[in-house]
Amino acid sequence: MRAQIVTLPGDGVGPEVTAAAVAVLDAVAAHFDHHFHFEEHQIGGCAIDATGEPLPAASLEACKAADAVLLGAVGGPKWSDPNAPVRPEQGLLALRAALGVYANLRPLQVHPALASLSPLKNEKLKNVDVLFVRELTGGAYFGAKTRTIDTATDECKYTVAEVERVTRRAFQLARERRKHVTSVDKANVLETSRLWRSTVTRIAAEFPDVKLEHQLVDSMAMLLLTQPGKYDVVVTENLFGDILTDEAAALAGSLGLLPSASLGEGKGGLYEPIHGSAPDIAGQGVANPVGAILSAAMLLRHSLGLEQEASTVEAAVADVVEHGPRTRDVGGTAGTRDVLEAVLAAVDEHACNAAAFLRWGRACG
Ligand SMILES: NC(=O)C1=CN([C@@H]2O[C@H](COP(=O)(O)OP(=O)(O)OC[C@H]3O[C@@H](n4cnc5c(N)ncnc54)[C@H](O)[C@@H]3O)[C@@H](O)[C@H]2O)C=CC1
Ligand SMILES: CC(C)CC(=O)C(=O)O
Ligand SMILES: [Mg+2]
Repeated sequence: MRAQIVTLPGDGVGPEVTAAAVAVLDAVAAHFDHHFHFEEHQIGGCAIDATGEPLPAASLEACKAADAVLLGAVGGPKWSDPNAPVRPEQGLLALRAALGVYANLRPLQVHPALASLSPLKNEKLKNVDVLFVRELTGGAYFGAKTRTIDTATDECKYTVAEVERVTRRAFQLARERRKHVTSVDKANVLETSRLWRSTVTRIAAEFPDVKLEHQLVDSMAMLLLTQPGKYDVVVTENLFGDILTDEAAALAGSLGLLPSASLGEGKGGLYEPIHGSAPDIAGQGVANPVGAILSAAMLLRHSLGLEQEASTVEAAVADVVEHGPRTRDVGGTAGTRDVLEAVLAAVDEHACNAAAFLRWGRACG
């Protein structure tokens, strides 16, 4: 297969982890006889420095034309002055809106080898397998903003149509899993959450085989840490999903481990680790590349339809998480490059088996 992939390494550790993910995609292409063409563009702080804009037109046009977009992270102290007229994060929000990627899939699994890093005991971590579906293009991040000398506002707005489409996506995904959706809101206080809850309840009737429960976000923050094994698909609005998934990453052992896929109606998608630019470790070659590499696996699955290739990358990452080398955030001493090399070696091993299986399948018609 031929695919055009735009990379947006961005700021901080973004370029370090994106380079690792691209190397893994290159290895997959070589093993499975695909042709991935990569085109790198700017976004975030580096784009502001180069062009004055956090999402230059050339970057956006390339992303719109691509089969998929792989992003690192944006932002950092250099661009974080609260009075700055333009900020790196605006570029990422504008990109998500322009691509129409309203459903942000953030899977959480806890590898047994990292269980000791989790704040929970082994017993509670058993069978943790949660798919967060975070609404990504609405809510407070996109509402009107005002600021005077002593007052600021961020409008939080949701339309029924916005809630309907992300809810349907969550229920469709739940059908392929354990058929259980937990919708998280703050319907005891917020009008947007009351609209959210009534819309989710109505759409749930289209999926009688899937169980729905509602949970308020404050108690959900607690339950996630006390009973994580209880959840299957968790659907929630933009801000709540952002916060809950960073919390969820602590269960896995590090923010550096979790990937994401942001999807709209088309095949194209935006793929990024859930972490930020990690300015405290940027430039040291110690960032954990696993979240970015697993995001590349999600790209193979969701935008290119390459399930076997995606599973190969996931199996390779699981091997390395289990046996090492590991970066500092997950208790090791290795660098980004060491982890990448180990993943590439594991991809070689798994891909040989998978490619042989595919050839055998084709030969057998
Ligand atoms: N999608 C994006 O581009 C996002 C960007 N940001 C931006 O990133 C900047 C820093 O934000 P923070 O709140 O510090 O969040 P962060 O996610 O960048 O870092 C939080 C903590 O996790 C660690 N960490 C993150 N990724 C890691 C990795 N791959 N390997 C090892 N450790 C890792 C960091 O070292 C830090 O201690 C801000 O400018 C923020 O706006 C934050 C979240 C998402
Ligand atoms: C706009 C982003 C910086 C928000 C965020 O933290 C995320 O999407 O994970
Ligand atoms: Mg976040």
